Amino acid sequence: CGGCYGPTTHVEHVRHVKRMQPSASNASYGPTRELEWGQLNFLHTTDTHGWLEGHLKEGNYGADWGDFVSFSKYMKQKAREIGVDLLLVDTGDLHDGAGLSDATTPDGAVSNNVFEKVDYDLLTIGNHELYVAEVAYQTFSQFSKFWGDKYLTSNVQILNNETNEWEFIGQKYKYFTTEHGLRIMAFGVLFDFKGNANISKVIHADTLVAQDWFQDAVNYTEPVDLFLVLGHNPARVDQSSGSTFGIIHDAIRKAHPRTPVQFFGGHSHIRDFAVLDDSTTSLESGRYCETLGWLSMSGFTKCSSGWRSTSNPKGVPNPSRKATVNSTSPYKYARRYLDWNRATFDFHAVSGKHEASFDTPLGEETTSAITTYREQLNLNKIYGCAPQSYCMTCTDFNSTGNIYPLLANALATVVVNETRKEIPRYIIANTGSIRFDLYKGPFTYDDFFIVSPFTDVFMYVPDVPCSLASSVLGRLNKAGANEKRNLGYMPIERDICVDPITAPLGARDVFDHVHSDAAVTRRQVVDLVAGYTTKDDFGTDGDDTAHSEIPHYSVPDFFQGEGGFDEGGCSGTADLIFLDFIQSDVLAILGSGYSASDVGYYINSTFTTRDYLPLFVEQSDLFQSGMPNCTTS
Ligand SMILES: O=c1ccn([C@@H]2O[C@H](COP(=O)(O)O)[C@@H](O)[C@H]2O)c(=O)[nH]1
Ligand SMILES: [Zn+2]
Ligand SMILES: [Zn+2]
Repeated sequence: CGGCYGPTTHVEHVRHVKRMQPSASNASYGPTRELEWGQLNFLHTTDTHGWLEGHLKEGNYGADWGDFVSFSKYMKQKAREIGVDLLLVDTGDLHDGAGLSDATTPDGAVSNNVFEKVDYDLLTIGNHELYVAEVAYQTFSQFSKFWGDKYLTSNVQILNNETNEWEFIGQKYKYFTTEHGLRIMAFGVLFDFKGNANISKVIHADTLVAQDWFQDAVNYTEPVDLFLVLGHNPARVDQSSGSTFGIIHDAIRKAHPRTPVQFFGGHSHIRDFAVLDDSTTSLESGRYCETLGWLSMSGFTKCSSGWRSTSNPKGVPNPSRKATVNSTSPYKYARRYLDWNRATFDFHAVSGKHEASFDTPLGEETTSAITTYREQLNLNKIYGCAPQSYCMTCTDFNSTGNIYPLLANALATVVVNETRKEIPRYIIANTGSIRFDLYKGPFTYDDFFIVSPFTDVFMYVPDVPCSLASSVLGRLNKAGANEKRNLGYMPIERDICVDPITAPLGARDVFDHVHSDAAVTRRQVVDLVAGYTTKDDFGTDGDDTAHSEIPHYSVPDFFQGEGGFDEGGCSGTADLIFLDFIQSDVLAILGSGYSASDVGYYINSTFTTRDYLPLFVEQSDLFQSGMPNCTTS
């Protein structure tokens, strides 16, 4: 019906978008190169954050978890047919980012069941499994038990509330032999996370590598053909990444100078592939079910390893690159970042084989289960109509197309304690509390979680002198977020500076283009759909589908709303409101005259970052004027 929406037509529209993904048969868009298959191959997911429905508003990332269930099954069959090993691995962060994972209590109550339909070989834990005690216990008592010895948490423990003993949430390590004879020692290592609920413990990497059990595993009594390290940990090991992979790598290398080590990382939400030495590489596969990572390697021989199949599979391309130019190691590698859509899965599965589809019964059941859960959770319910799209980084931080000015307005409008509403207030939030762009058109219950999924409470210090209160935001941004400083973690900014006026495809156009249902159709005009344009240690050919570049503008660590001021601005005192998540940052800025005893709940203990956007959307003319016939055009 030409883009009109009601509660029912919206759902139909969403399904339609999902199935209308770029067609592999259209040569001008989508993958064009077969995957290189080696002796040992991996499919890697990370930072899925509940996006198991796929991206309902972006066809390019529109496959759902059922599609992945089917595709991964197909790929395992293919590996068997050509006589090689394929391992499916995940590196954590399953919650906080979409309604399917976050609209239940606790988070993950239904999405974990959906996630478990994929036949993973190894998994590890993310920091988002540890912020909230209830979620950490669910991970320990259910998720970890479901996966058994495949769930590796080499440095994460929990206080067992039945025995009152500290226990590893999963297994410390796993030694196993692949179908074709490779003997692998695997670990799962979370970065040195400090924000975990206090019923859990994260053992820092330098302590971990000194522990007896770890040394025993590295110096194992049985032969090891490859060390496999999964980690919720940036793939790239440099001083600014906060990754602890370097420490693990050094510890393994001390005992084994030449044995291959393969890392799979996550957490920084990027596509990346780093070479650590001649026989060590590290892959990171993006975020939010936008990317499926592929890594393949060859070079194992029957005399020097347990390998007992062909040296390179026939009838398919094989990995052809040494890790370093002057490498003397026998190992060759290939890596690829697959866009998460059915056309991509189709291309790498059934295209050219005259088969109707790669769907399996379990995949289709999984898709149906997602639809049912979404209906039960009312995720499709429309609460408002966004008059335009607002992005996090594709336009300048202060521009009208950016999400932060809108949210600053939302904070100012609805974060109000009725008994203090006449008192001027600054409301400060971390920009990291916002997780995704907001799209023009129907704004659903799901979208509340997609944009602002956390349950960070609004705290405040009353009656702060204006001269001090008004300086806090600027000083916070100058100092940077505590969490990042502790980690040495700097967000990895792409080195792009695009002027939206002069860029060949201007920022505004790119944004519309990326976020429009018509994006795929418009490829005839712009040739490529905007998306990832990855540069990594192997160069620029990692993206399975070529994209045009999306402008990227940096954002400060914090933003604020301001309310209750008269024309004269702040004179006298103001309420300084902030999220509990950033309380330590704010107190550090306020200085020695203030402590935690000055801080209270601004509204109450349950009013959180999940609540202010729904209130704003329901109250604001901006979001209500397009209702009930909200359109995206
Ligand atoms: O309660 C919370 C928890 C997290 N954040 C933000 O999320 C990132 C971490 O997310 P990853 O997916 O692990 O990268 C953290 O740095 C905060 O910016 C939050 O705002 N509130
Ligand atoms: Zn994450
Ligand atoms: Zn993370």
